[in-house]
Amino acid sequence: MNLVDYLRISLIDRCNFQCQYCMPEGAEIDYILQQNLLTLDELLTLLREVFIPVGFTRFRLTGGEPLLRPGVVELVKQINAFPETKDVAMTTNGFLLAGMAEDLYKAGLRRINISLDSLDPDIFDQIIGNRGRSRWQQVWEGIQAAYEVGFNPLKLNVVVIPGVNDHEVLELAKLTIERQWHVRFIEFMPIGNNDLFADRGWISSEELRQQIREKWGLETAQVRGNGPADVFQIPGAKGTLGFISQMSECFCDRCNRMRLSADGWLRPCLLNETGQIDLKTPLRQNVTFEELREQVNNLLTIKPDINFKQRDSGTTGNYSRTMSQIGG
Ligand SMILES: Nc1nc2c(ncn2[C@@H]2O[C@H](COP(=O)(O)OP(=O)(O)OP(=O)(O)O)[C@@H](O)[C@H]2O)c(=O)[nH]1
Ligand SMILES: C[S@@+](CC[C@H](N)C(=O)[O-])C[C@H]1O[C@@H](n2cnc3c(N)ncnc32)[C@H](O)[C@@H]1O
Ligand code: SF4
Ligand code: SF4
Repeated sequence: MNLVDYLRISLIDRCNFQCQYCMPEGAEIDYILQQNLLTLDELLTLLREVFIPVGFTRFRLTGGEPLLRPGVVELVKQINAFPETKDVAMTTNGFLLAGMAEDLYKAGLRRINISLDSLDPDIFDQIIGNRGRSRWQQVWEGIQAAYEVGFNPLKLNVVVIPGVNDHEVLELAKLTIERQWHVRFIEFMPIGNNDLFADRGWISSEELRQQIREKWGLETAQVRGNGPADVFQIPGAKGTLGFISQMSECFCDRCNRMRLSADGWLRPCLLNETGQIDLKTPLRQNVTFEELREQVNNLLTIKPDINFKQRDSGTTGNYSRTMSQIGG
């Protein structure tokens, strides 16, 4: 059985973007009420008393947009201070990053993944649902700031949507030649916007690799990560290219993670909703930590069954929670 030691923690279900593929404008989303959000103290208690004792040592902060959560810098510091912590990372849209990168780095964050779906500000704004002042430049500045502060590896996440940004794959891949950045192409998943998915579908990673191979060649590479990306490199490039292929491949046999939502639900698998448990309610009812650990341990035991048995039903697109609520 695979070691499950990586917890993706959604800090907030709200976001300052409304990406077409995640939480499109007009989507009816039931936001978590303030009183139902895990407080940062509750989250730290769960980590210290429950998750770390059952074996979790790697943590990724995500959302919604994690940089919108008040106290996020202090939280990074506290998670980093647990002696058992091996890795604290974050996935962000980068919009607020320029002003926070240095504090996050000083707090102990070392790995950061930033979403950047386009190098064209107009296409970018179209994807993130922006109707006002363009947001691209500020995200770009956030990426530069993170790089200058020293985040390494620094990864850029691109969800490839046919007919929207797939023509930019070579331009995005080219970023890795001169810079030590890691660009990852993610196959579009039917969580968040079924209509767009039905209309556009997804492009397989192999098809993208073929384009890149024809232009520059491509070889396998290594970069530090805990995730499902297959990593390649343009020969001689400073950075790498990752491919996250959840639609065309099944990497569930190497699954090492669970997800904790901002309202305290623990979810064993991204692609289906089986087996989720509520940890916030029993925590607030003072159920013993021992009992909570037992519940999480039970879920760890049945996780492999949930992963494999339920995977197909998970790609049909029936979800009660969007990606912004799950944390990706
Ligand atoms: N199906 C599936 N997709 C995943 C899983 N983990 C990550 N992804 C996809 O990969 C995207 C990017 O993930 P990131 O938040 O950057 O994290 P990661 O790839 O695990 O990070 P690293 O540790 O840096 O490799 C997510 O939004 C999902 O689309 C997973 O366990 N299952
Ligand atoms: C839900 S977001 C949360 C963190 C942050 N707001 C961000 O965008 O990086 C995490 C990741 O999920 C990815 N994502 C969201 N919806 C997706 C979908 N339908 N298919 C594939 N990836 C998706 C995003 O591109 C992002 O890299
Ligand atoms: S992908 Fe990230 S930035 Fe885009 S809407 Fe979802 S949570 Fe927000
Ligand atoms: S689909 Fe589920 S089991 Fe498969 S890798 Fe993702 S989270 Fe793990």
